[in-house]
Amino acid sequence: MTLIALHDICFAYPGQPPVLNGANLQLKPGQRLALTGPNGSGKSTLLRITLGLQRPTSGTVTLFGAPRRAEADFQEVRRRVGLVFQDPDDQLFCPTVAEDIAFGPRNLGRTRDEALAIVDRVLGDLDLLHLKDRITHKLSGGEKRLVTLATVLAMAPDVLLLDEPTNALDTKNEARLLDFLQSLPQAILLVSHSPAFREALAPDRLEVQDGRLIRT
Ligand SMILES: Nc1ncnc2c1ncn2[C@@H]1O[C@H](COP(=O)(O)OP(=O)(O)OP(=O)(O)O)[C@@H](O)[C@H]1O
Repeated sequence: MTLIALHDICFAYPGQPPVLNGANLQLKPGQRLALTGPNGSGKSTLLRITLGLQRPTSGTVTLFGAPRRAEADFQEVRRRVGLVFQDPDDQLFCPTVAEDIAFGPRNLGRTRDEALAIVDRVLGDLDLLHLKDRITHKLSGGEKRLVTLATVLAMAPDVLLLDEPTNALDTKNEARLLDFLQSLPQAILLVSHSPAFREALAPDRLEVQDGRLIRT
C-alpha cells in the first residue's frame, strides 16, 4: 500500500502567486525520498499539506490508502506520520526534555510509567540520555533538533517527514544521525540542503520546479 500519495496538488498563500502547481508524489513502505529545490520553492509547504496542517486549493492527499480532506480525516492518521519541523521551537513546548517526549505517548493513552519507559528507550537509541532532565528551552540548537526527533519517534510513526534534520548539528552528530536514520525501518521523506547527507540517506529524489515535482 502507498503510504503517501499526493495528486495534482495546487496551493497559494493568500495574495501570492502559487507555490505548488500540480505536485505529484508517492511514498511507499520503506522508501526514502528526498525533496529538493531552492529556498522558498515550497518544500516545507508540501510537508504541511501532507499532514493536513494546510489545505491545498485543489488536488488530493491520500494517506494510508484513503483520501484525506477534513481535519478529522487527518487527525485519524497524524500520529502515524511523524513530522520533524524545520524550527524545533514549533515543536517543543514542555518544561523538560522528558516531559516533551512523554507528551505524545501520554496523549495516546499510555500510562505515566509506560511513557517514561518510552522516554528512556528513545533517548537511549539516540544516545541522548544525558539530556533527559534538562530544561528544554535552554538546550543548544543542535540538542533541540535531536530532542525534536525523539518526540516524534516516541509516537512510533510509520513514516517520517524530516525538514532539514541536520540544521545546527556538528559533523559528528550529523554522521551519528545519518547512521541512526539509516537503521530505521520507517519510510522517510527528507528535505535537506546538505547534499552529502541527502545522497547517503535518500538518493532517490524529486525537485520542486515551478510548483511541480520533477524526478532528477
Ligand atoms: N505562512 C505563510 N504566509 C505567506 N507566505 C508563506 C508562508 N509560509 C511560507 N510562505 C512563502 O511560500 C513560499 C514557500 O515557502 P516554503 O517554506 O514552503 O519553502 P521551502 O522550499 O521549504 O524553503 P526553504 O528551503 O527556504 O526552507 C516562500 O516564498 C515563502 O515565503
